[in-house]
Amino acid sequence: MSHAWGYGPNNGPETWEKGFSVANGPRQSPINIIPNQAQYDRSLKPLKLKYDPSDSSGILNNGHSFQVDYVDDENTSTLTAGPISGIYRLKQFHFHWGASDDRGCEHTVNGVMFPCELHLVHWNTKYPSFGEAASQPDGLAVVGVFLKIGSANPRLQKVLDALNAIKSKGKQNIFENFDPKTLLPVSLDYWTYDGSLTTPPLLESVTWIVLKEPICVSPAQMAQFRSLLFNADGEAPCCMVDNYRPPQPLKGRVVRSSFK
Ligand SMILES: COc1ccc([C@H]2OC(=S)NC2=O)c(OC)c1
Ligand SMILES: [Zn+2]
Repeated sequence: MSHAWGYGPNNGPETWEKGFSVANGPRQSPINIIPNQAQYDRSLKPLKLKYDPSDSSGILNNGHSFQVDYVDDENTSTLTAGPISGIYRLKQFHFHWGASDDRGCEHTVNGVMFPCELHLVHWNTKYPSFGEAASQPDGLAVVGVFLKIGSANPRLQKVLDALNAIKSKGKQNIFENFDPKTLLPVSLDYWTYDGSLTTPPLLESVTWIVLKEPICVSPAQMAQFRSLLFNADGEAPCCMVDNYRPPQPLKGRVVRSSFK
């Protein structure tokens, strides 16, 4: 019986190609971003993010990360402009983080790793659902935000305090009235490139929008991320850490920047 995919020595990113051949595809994510090699594109528009806090519905430990889910039946929480055309709806946001502060993000910048990376996942409303969109080359748009060690970030606290109730895989709770815009940095300058989901099925359907400016997180707050478990209740405890895929080959792709 094949192991389900994960981040351990026997089922981690280096093994995913066994079940998902697209792991070696032409537009895999994440990547190492080299700012000096990014091409400034003056046609790139500023991002337009319009989120309705009342769309937030729940928080779930999915066994790989935790996610905050949004009701996506209408165009009330959307991403438009930037590098995309049309209207993309917010589906969920989640994070990737390390066992220590020297690693944990997925994208890197000049090879530098951050302790954590936030992903806000949106789907193109030209398709009927997230599932349909996820199989299309222009189906998804993910905004990536780096977290760097600094002072405690009060805007993270409501999310982090909710983790106590979803410690193990499969646990979920109501999580209402949360505005993900509060998690964004002041500057919305970004890099953009064509990529993929960073976990199986690694679908090559993501327009990546990685913000240049990180937000802050304190060491104590990082400890709260690391208090989660990969396992379900009753299984051997395994700390949820290092749930990140390392950078993948660029394979000729161009990274564009919205800023000089
Ligand atoms: C809403 O459904 C999602 C969201 C994210 C992923 C992964 O891709 C990226 S990006 N981060 C991940 O953890 C996903 O993979 C199947 C499905
Ligand atoms: Zn992610």
